[in-house]
Amino acid sequence: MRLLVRPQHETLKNGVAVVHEVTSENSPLRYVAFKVIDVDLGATYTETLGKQECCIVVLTGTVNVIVGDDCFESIGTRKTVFEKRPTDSVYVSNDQDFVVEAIEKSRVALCYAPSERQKPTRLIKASDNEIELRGILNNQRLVHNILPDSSPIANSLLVVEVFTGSGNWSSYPPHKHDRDNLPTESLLEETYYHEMSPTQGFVFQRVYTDDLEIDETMTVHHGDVVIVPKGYHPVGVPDGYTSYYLNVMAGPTRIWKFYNDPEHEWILERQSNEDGQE
Ligand SMILES: O=C(O)C[C@@H](O)[C@H](O)C(=O)CO
Repeated sequence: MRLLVRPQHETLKNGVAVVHEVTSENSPLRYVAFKVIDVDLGATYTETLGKQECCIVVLTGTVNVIVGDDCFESIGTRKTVFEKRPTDSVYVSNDQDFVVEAIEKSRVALCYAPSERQKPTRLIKASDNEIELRGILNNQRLVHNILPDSSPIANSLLVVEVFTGSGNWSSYPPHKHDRDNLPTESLLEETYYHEMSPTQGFVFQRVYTDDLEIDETMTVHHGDVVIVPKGYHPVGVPDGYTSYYLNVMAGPTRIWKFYNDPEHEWILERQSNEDGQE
């Protein structure tokens, strides 16, 4: 199964390039689809949604987003994701058209999930992101919740940004969400869009199931996407580098209820002192 996707740079039209396009046609995913586009100053990207909702995340740069009569001007907050401040996003419901117009060179993520029932278009401002520090010891990470399951904005989509510092692990201890078995576990597919600082860095991501039918350990570079159709999916960051990833999740029920690998759950029982060290 092809779980690691390298970035491409396919020109769609003058000033617009597609860096990633993960769909149900080219991946094992049924619920999540994902695109990354680069849009040059003054260029526009237009899309008509079918039975999918979309969260437009301005990874870097500044854009206008037009959805019907709504125009969200000058959104986007950072030159690089490693400024570690939240960014602006726009939620667009199914069967709508949208336009992204760049006011400076911008990289934009388009996160999709199935949706039949129309919801209002919403600007999700950077200041609306819930910021969370998770973990202790070498399991610390910073999370920006763009569309958590507590948000009523979307029908199926969940979107989150995660920063993991040098020598730390995230999505760890390994957890999975691949059984539609609530309240114990929810079924959510997931994509990871990765960036590294500095850009020559790499991280390791393992995707594995209990029966090891899937057991892949990938060397992930700046700009790669990892697809998680099922299984546990921890990320390890080498010393000296910082990792960023954007997660998109969706499934039959919009609840993030994960199940930790019982072999490694003991990690959570450790204590730390005030410095976060053992
Ligand atoms: O807490 C983390 O380290 C991030 C992960 O939870 C990540 O968003 C994910 O795997 C979601 O299932």
